[in-house]
Amino acid sequence: MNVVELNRVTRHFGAVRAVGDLDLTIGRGSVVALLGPNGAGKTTALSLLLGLLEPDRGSVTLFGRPPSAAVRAGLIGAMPQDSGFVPGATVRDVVELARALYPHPLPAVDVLAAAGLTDRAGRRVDRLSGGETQRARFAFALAGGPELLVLDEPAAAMDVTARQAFWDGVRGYAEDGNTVLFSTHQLHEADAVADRIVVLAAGTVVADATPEQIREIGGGSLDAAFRTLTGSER
Ligand SMILES: Nc1ncnc2c1ncn2[C@@H]1O[C@H](COP(=O)(O)OP(=O)(O)OP(=O)(O)O)[C@@H](O)[C@H]1O
Repeated sequence: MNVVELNRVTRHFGAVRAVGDLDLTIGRGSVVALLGPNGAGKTTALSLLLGLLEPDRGSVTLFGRPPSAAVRAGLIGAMPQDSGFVPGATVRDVVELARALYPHPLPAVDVLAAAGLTDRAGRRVDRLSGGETQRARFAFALAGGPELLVLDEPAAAMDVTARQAFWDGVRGYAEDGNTVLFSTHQLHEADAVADRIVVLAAGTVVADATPEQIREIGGGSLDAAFRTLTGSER
């Protein structure tokens, strides 16, 4: 059974077709990067996948069931863009809240360590730096011990050291048999972390291959491949 199956999924916002006839299949244990220029449909695709948006047409299944059922079963951990926390809660409170929502949570001490927040556990989430906030959101996604992690531009505000630790944690999580899908604008991160890169442009998949295969399209350069595939100048 595939972890993710999107079958010809289309979603409009008024006259704008954000995602059109999107096909995406992801098997267990993969780390998949979703790339695409601004407005390509990455966030919409992830929202459709999580059941936060309904498709106009097409089907979405996670672990062979509708997204809402997979979420209820505690199989999914997500880090959507710009999700907030209750002001005044501490990092530990946030981790405990997530743990309480899932049937098989990870130990809080492991979650805090994986997110690099052990020494910030008692800090209020509304007093964290930008990069620390991202890490707290990752901790929230991870705490339930989900089998699929969906991360929308997860490392955006992290510094170099935090990024390295974060991506090491993500790879380690996948090596335990879990599945990770993340969006990013950092091509080198997709190249270094993902087994597979899916490139979106104007709401459709224009490439779905290994980082090596994508680089070949650009004569060895992922940046050139991205420009060729998406028709964008970056
Ligand atoms: N709620 C909405 N209402 C109207 N249009 C929307 C809405 N959400 C997204 N769109 C439009 O749908 C298209 C895809 O947007 P989406 O946010 O999925 O792109 P993205 O690839 O995540 O972009 P970015 O890299 O800038 O985050 C864009 O044209 C966007 O303006």
